[in-house]
Amino acid sequence: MNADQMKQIAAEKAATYVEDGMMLGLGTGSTVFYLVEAVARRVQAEGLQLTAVATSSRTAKQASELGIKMIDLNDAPTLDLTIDGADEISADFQGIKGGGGALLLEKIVALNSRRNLWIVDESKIVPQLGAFPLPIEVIPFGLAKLTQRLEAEDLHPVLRRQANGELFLTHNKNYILDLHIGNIPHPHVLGEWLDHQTGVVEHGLFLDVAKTVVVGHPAGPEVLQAPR
Ligand SMILES: O=C(CO)[C@H](O)[C@H](O)COP(=O)(O)O
Repeated sequence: MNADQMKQIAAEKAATYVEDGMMLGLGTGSTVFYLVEAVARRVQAEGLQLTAVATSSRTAKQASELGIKMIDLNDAPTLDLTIDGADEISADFQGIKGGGGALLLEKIVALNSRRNLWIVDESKIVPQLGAFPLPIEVIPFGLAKLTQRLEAEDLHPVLRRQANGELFLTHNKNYILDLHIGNIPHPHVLGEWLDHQTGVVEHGLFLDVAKTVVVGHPAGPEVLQAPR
């Protein structure tokens, strides 16, 4: 079974956490694509009344085309549940996100949600974060100076480009630097340091955010619950 099929298994299971009347947050990525399909099927079949906020125009378009009512975060009350993918999750439920470049909107939506659930294939569960390059969203002004500061800290920044060689631009027209760190033994320390670097808009360390993770395995979904 390939990773995509495991993503679908996790997404189908996560869709069962959606309840009638919920205000949902919808993440971004290939796993969320399957989730939106599964939620939309439940809306059709069961007549669920849902309202949702999306973390990217891609997800917003897919969800509204499938009949899910989408609104702007500014018009939404606190979200009941946000379901999103992740790039790496450690055993203590800390995560790296932003592989798709939507980390800023994803973090804003996550932090405005009572509950966060992540959906991943089994390859994303790791003993320690950091093998996946940590994305940070940075403003273009002063990029070379910020890059030097990150290099001096041995964080190995690489400016993200699209497949055609053009610079990758985020929703807010910022750049992404991917930090090739290798391992992050103390994610809270690194997260706090990055929080204080002027020019860094947001980083992809999502710490103490998700309490539930649904992992797709060939044998079926596994639900991991963080201790309270
Ligand atoms: O953080 C993200 C986008 O910014 C995604 O959730 C993450 O990259 C996982 O993507 P996929 O489900 O395609 O593997």
